[in-house]
Amino acid sequence: MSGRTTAATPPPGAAPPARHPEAPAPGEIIGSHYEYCFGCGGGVAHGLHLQTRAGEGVSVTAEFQVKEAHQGAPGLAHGGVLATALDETLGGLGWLLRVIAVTGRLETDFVRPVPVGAVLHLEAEVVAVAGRKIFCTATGRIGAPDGPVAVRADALFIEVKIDHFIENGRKQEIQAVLADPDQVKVARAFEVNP
Ligand SMILES: CCCCCCCCCC(=O)SCCNC(=O)CCNC(=O)[C@H](O)C(C)(C)COP(=O)(O)OP(=O)(O)OC[C@H]1O[C@@H](n2cnc3c(N)ncnc32)[C@H](O)[C@@H]1OP(=O)(O)O
Repeated sequence: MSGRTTAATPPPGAAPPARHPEAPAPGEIIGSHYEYCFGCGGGVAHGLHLQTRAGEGVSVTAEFQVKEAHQGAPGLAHGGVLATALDETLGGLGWLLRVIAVTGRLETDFVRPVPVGAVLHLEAEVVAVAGRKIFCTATGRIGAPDGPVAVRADALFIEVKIDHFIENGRKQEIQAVLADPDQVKVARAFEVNP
């Protein structure tokens, strides 16, 4: 946590997070949740292709190599792309809690520039849970898991049901996903294992 008091700071009485008994084991790769996700999908040519791994407790790690397509200033990663890397890593925490959750708030600090070609080592953890609200934090370090901090975030994720996507997503993509038995199986498993 950054120490600031904001909407992404847990209120008094928020509970410590509990790792779900069926969470992926520490070190296990958490596969992409959607082929066309800009953060993790293999079907997006200039996407981030983040591969997230379960950590200890309620935490995950991930790596992101900055490519030419991710530039803002010449030779440097775009801040919005770095925020996406943080957001996607934080999104992986749902697999540890075994809930479906979306970003409500993402407060990002950009600490140092990240050059093209650098590998950003990301880690995220849940700090506390209060009802549907999941308070979490993430850090991205350059070059190594203990490298210099380049970006960090405090975030509030909100638990949702699958209907959130079915009701709000464009119909053609929703229909394609609902026609894929593997995708439906994964999503329903989250709903019947609160
Ligand atoms: C299959 C797995 C998919 C995983 C995808 C991971 C991808 C990476 C993560 C993402 O980028 S997700 C995409 C970006 N996020 C969104 O598109 C979310 C858009 N926002 C919404 O859909 C709704 O605003 C939201 C579902 C977040 C909340 O609406 P709800 O009507 O369900 O909740 P409500 O407004 O009743 O708020 C519930 C609580 O959360 C609080 N809250 C909601 N949004 C907040 C916010 N933005 N900031 C602070 N607090 C917020 C709200 O005050 C309240 O607190 P209390 O219970 O204490 O009263």
